[in-house]
Amino acid sequence: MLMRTPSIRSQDDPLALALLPPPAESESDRQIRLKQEAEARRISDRIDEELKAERKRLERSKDDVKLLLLGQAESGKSTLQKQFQLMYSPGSLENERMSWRTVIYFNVVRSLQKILATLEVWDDIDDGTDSQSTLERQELANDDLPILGKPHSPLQPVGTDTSPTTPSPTHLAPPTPISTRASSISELRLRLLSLIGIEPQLANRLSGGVSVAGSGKGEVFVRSGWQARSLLKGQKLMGRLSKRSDNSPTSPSSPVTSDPAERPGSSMTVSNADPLIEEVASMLYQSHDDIRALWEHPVVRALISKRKLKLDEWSEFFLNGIARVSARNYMPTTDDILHARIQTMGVAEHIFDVEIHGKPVTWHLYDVGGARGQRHTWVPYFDDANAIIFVSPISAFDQYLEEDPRTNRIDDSLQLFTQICSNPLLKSVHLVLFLNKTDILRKKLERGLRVSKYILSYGDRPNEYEPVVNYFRAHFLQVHKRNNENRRVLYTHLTNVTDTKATQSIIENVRDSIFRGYLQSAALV
Ligand SMILES: Nc1nc2c(ncn2[C@@H]2O[C@H](COP(=O)(O)OP(=O)(O)OP(=O)(O)O)[C@@H](O)[C@H]2O)c(=O)[nH]1
Ligand SMILES: [Mg+2]
Repeated sequence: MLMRTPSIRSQDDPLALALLPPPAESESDRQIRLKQEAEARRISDRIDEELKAERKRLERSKDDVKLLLLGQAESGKSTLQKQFQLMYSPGSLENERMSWRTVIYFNVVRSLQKILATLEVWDDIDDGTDSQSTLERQELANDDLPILGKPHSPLQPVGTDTSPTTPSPTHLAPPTPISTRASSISELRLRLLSLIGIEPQLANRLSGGVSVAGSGKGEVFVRSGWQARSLLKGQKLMGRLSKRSDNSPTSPSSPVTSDPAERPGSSMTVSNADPLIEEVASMLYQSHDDIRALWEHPVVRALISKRKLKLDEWSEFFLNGIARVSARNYMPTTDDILHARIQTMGVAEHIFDVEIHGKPVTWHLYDVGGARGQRHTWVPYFDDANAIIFVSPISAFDQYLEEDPRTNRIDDSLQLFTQICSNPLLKSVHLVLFLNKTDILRKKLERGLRVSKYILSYGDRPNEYEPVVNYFRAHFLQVHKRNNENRRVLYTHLTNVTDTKATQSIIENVRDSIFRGYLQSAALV
């Protein structure tokens, strides 16, 4: 029978029990234990001090500018935040550069997974021993069909809508020359199996094991500070990241490190990085030819052209650049970082010092998760916000919400904008509207995608860039007009936030207009 040791501490308190010295402790063990406890106390006190100092530093002063980036998922808020970071804290983006590999590799692996899953739906290519699938055979037989992009066969856009489609392989466009078919899809699929199989681990690394219910289908979310998880062994770099973190003030002039060991892309940072990411990098390097063969495979091209395979813009971007992305010692370019896609979870705060008439003013930028299940997290930030940039992707007229496939994205964006304009907490906030993804809108219209097919009210207006943009802009302006008791101005910009030069000039413009309001309210002029 177990006897309880009598003690003045509560025997029910597991912590108290754990802290008790072991029974029959020798003098030398006791000395070691006391030393360890003293050291643990010292570290704990130091962390407390650092946390206290950090909290003090992060305390929002009433003179700071608080800017919210709002809008639905995939509208471009985090991409815009990266542009702010590039402009006002380029050093911090340098420090994160290496960690973006995790997101980009994840984007590539997910894209491959989606291609193979779509192919599987279309044809059971693993069925039987024949290395050539039914789809491939049918497609080979269709050599008399017009070539992609040639007259009489308008090149269809890479599909992004979620409306159901019926497989119709007989209508598939023809293959590129037979000489380019190094392998059948079933062979490629088999060889890419282990790379695809690593997706859950990559997802786990990014999300830190947190899964989010009710916000999209199996999406992976990240909280601010996720970068540190991608650099588990990069102690030096990780130290710098966790100290700075996404929530810490960053100086606009923070220098890019001069220590070659810490420079992004140096052998030291690479060798110190997460073994999982290094393994994926090596798998990608070895699979590079297979990925390219799959991406360029005539059946895949045909499915894309017929909008049976619907890939996101970032999938296209990274698969087109697969030679670069899968190269040894790959280090993401700034353009890669701007195109990388990972959903934001909750609200991530970023702090920048922005000069105004020679005086630094602290800006708090709040980048929110835009999926429906994330929107409740915005409200606590409404109270003392000075300005909002509402981002709406006007290219999304043919897309539906991931979290609600019956709702058209433009519709959702207009509804959300109505809620923002009419919210009493936000009635005095400086309002800026970014009609974003104009580059994608242009491409969709050039490829012949008809707006009226998805937005019935568009009717028989010309299916061209200017009239389409004017139509959408008019709807947003109307929402604003109907919900504008305070007669505030709405500043509108047509944007492609992956275009650094154009976006930075718009940011300067927005900054100046926000400052004018800020100066008036702070009675500084
Ligand atoms: N071509 C193009 N791509 C864009 C543009 N804006 C954003 N993207 C891409 O769209 C994807 C989604 O952008 P994010 O900035 O992650 O979207 P978000 O609004 O932060 O989404 P949530 O965090 O889910 O709310 C990324 O791959 C971006 O690179 C744009 O103007 N043009
Ligand atoms: Mg985001």
